[in-house]
Amino acid sequence: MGVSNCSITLPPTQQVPLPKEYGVTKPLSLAGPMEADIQRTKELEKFLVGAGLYESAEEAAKREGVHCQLKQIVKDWVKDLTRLRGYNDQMVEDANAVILTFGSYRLGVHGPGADIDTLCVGPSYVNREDDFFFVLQNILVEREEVTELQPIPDGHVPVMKFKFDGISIDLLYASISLLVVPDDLDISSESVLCNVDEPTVRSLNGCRVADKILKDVPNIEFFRITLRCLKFWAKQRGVYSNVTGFLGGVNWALLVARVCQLYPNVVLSMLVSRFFRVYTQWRWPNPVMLCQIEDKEFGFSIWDPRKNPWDRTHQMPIITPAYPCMNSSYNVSASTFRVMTE
Ligand SMILES: Nc1ncnc2c1ncn2[C@@H]1O[C@H](COP(=O)(O)OP(=O)(O)OP(=O)(O)O)[C@@H](O)[C@H]1O
Ligand SMILES: [Mg+2]
Repeated sequence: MGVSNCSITLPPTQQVPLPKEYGVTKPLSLAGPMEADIQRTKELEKFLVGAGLYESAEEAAKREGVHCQLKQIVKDWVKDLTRLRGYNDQMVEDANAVILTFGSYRLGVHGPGADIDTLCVGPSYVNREDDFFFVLQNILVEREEVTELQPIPDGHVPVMKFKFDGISIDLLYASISLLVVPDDLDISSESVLCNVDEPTVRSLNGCRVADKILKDVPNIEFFRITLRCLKFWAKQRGVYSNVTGFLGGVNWALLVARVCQLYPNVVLSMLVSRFFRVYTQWRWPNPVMLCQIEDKEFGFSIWDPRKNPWDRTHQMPIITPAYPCMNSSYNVSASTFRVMTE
């Protein structure tokens, strides 16, 4: 046989992509579930449905409708103000505001009757003091769907609370340094923090944190259902509440997200048991964080116990993952901490 002159083509070097890593350390285990874990997960899922943790399709559609109506109201509000301020026709045409959600609704873990935490982002020339807390407030008061409107302009995070068609809304406002707010505004980009004051940063932070949590977990669906389960447990045990010094929605979300990072391949029943294992062994006040705390040039203060004596007093630091990173559980006291660890 003659020597064939065809050359052998070697397959290109196979570059197997490494699985994405989540969190500030390597996972504690990459193991997946056994058959029994899958079975237990199914039972637990059934239990959660039976416990009434999910809203009906009807309520979900109603929320969606309310969200759309709010969107239209704020767009009209900004357009009218733009016209009143004497901007040219093009500016009036382009004038815009966007509505973004955060909190449990954005994370996809809200139960029946939960509030919708909503942020309105408007252009630089529409301010919070007069335009939001006066003009928009009056527009809302006039709407027949709006009841129980309660403005809190001087809060740590200024907010307008009301019910729209019976659904509780917490509406925040952030004016950013843009003349025209695009519909596809990227709230995760740090450029939204240019030239804004502290209340605005705090208002933007809820959305930035929710988006970052969803990016920082290996499996969003597993995260969601585990968080639903832990929130239910915490409510049953009377340790679900931010204002009384226990943990609220965002704190539980961050704790669960960290466990999801540590065990990226396990299912609900295992995540729940790992949750308790991880946090009974946690050496508080070591912080729970989803990513490294980075300082940026915007000058907002971040959680840093080396620099800030006040941060050293925190019992149970659970750090938010978007710049400027803060401790979300600063109001946990020695006594609520003891109750929770017990
Ligand atoms: N202590 C806090 N630190 C940082 N952000 C907070 C804090 N409290 C509330 N927030 C922000 O406001 C959002 C809404 O708070 P809320 O108390 O409604 O919690 P939630 O996650 O929506 O849970 P729930 O289902 O109880 O409404 C949080 O998800 C978080 O983004
Ligand atoms: Mg909420």
